[in-house]
Amino acid sequence: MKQVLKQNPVSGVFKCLVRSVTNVFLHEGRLQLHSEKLGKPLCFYNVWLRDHCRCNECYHVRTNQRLFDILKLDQDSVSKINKACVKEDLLTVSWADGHKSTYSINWLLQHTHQLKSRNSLELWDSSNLKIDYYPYEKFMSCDKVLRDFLVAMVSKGVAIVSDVPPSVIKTRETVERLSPVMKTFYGEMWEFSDNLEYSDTAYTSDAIESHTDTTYMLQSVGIQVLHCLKHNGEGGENTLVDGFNCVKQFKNESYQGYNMLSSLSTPGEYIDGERHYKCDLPMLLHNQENELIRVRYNTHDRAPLETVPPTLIPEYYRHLIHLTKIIRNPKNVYLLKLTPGNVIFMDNWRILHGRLAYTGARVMTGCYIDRSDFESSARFFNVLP
Ligand SMILES: C[N+](C)(C)CCCC[C@H](N)C(=O)O
Ligand SMILES: O=C(O)CCC(=O)C(=O)O
Repeated sequence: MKQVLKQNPVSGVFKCLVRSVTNVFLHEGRLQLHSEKLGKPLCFYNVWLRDHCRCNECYHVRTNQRLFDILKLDQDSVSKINKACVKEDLLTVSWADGHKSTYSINWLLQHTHQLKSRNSLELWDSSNLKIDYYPYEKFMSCDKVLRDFLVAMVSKGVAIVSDVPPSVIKTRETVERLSPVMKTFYGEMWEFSDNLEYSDTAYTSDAIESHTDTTYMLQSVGIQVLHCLKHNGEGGENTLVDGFNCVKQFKNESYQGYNMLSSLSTPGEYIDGERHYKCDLPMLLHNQENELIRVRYNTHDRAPLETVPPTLIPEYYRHLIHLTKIIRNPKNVYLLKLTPGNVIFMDNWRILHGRLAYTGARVMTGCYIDRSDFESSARFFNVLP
């Protein structure tokens, strides 16, 4: 990614909140910040505050690493507060062991679980998906356009950079504006057609049902990038499906099915002459707030089902078929013919993609982006917390 200034606007929400924090109250083992805007006190435990001291003694400001030894929190005096006060955007704490810590209130508001909210996702189906297009020249040169692209990727899971010169190298340059290209056993930038270069139907002209890639890897790749360099034939349209929207429908229709596919593993595998990749994880994965964060769905790449107790197998298949019918429902399937110049980026943890069968010569290039790299780029531009 081209070097850019660290994007670090204080989000508007916290600016007004910061000014509203007026009082601090000490209680046994914790401190409360009162804000008339919030209407409720924000509670910070002493041990948390002490552990998050950002003075030069407790935190290496150059490396952003902690120097404070967590075992010190065992000593009562270390996390006992003698005095605390709020002045403008700063909370100052004087600890019983003599240490002094100063916190930006804006920082505290941004890092307390009490105010955490999930990024707003725009769930879509074929009737309301509007894919945003970002012209190559602007995407490559303007940080605001790049940030807008990231906002679209986080909210919709799909975006296109248009007018990209139809070559592997220019596609790579486009990707590297955002994040490094991820290397897998398919290589870095791939160029594929119906030559069965790899043991996968992507390397044929057959239809491929909507799926997420690399369900056979212990962590599915974060983003899939595709660019059609050439196609002189019929068919080859890509399907796009919002997996998160489909799972929402599935959960509404069958909470039991949602729970089963969120708990029992659906193993994926990739096998060829020299490789056997396999991953035993549930199809639907969640974070600690029980929010859906990843869909691992690929009916083609499923490994032999050894992970479901025999008595649950009939029910498991009923639920898998139920979810598949939702995924294949035309109202959930957005059809798009990729043409040279349009580079599509898809969130492989959320968006399913597939392809209709095609005739003629079709050459695609693309790559994967590691999830951590993508999220780091989005965080760098303050698009993710
Ligand atoms: C993208 N590229 C053409 C390199 C490989 C495609 C592999 C698709 C595989 N069935 C999967 O779902 O991971
Ligand atoms: O050929 C395409 O357009 C997509 C192939 C595919 O599904 C994949 O690469 O995962």
